[in-house]
Amino acid sequence: MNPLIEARDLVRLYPGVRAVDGIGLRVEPGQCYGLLGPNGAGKTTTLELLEGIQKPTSGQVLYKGRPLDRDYHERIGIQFQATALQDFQTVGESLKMFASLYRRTADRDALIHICNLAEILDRDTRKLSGGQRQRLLLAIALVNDPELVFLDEPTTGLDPQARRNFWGLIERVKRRGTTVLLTTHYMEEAERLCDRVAIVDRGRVIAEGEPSQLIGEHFPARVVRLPDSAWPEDTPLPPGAVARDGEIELFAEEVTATIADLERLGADLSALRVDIPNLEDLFLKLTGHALRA
Ligand SMILES: Nc1ncnc2c1ncn2[C@@H]1O[C@H](COP(=O)(O)OP(=O)(O)OP(=O)(O)O)[C@@H](O)[C@H]1O
Repeated sequence: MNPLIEARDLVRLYPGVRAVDGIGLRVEPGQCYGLLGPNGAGKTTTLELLEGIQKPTSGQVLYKGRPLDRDYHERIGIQFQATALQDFQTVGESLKMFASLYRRTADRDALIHICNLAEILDRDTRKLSGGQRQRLLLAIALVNDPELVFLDEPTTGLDPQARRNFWGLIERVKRRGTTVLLTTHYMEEAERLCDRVAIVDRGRVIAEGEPSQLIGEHFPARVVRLPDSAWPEDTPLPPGAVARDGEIELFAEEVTATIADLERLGADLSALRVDIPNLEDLFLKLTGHALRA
């Protein structure tokens, strides 16, 4: 079966920058697929190539096995990182205006329900909170009842509560069978929402698969963490240990043996934690640098 959308060896060059450097990916119908990577990794550029907004320097994008055609924009929805909303319009008027741009439109009441807009329909779009604005932008992306919706960093800038609420909306969209392709630099977001992820760094996919499978493949180990202050002064860190964000981290295949080693080296174990690695740990392992700059 053809994937819904496929990228083949995409390259996009800007003067002096290989923003996208040979990206290939396949997204099956109904999947939520995430491009995960730090700022500047090439996620937005990749998304714009898949959206047909930009042309690749080389490589190809196929939708249902065929090159993008003039009807493509009717079948997809896009939530940009920043969308200008018309001044002096309410949420309801804004939805109506965007709906008028398409031949096919989603059921308005269903859209209002999915995106939790009922209570803010009459509100001026300039008066919206960050979370309300993102909900409206999601509704605008869904206004033509697309088969595939692109969400570019949909929760960046939202507070943790608004971010979690927004995840709930994306899950509703998934349950309706809409295919979702999103970019994020929040590994927690990717782990919660995405059936598959491509981890992108410097314009390339450095790992791809189901989040839990990727973590299992790369980490037969657990992560042991200690606060910096628990480490004895003047004692070098053991091989493989890294200091970051005020903590010392070690990957341990044999947790008990590692803890015994740490005790022997004089570490204070009272605040020791043993964590299951996540996508952020995977990114650090694969690239040597942290996901969040
Ligand atoms: N129009 C442009 N002209 C020149 N360079 C660009 C242009 N757009 C992006 N770049 C560069 O291409 C690289 C990839 O940028 P891109 O925006 O795709 O990354 P990103 O992973 O989406 O990051 P962010 O989360 O910050 O948007 C960066 O080095 C960026 O500076």
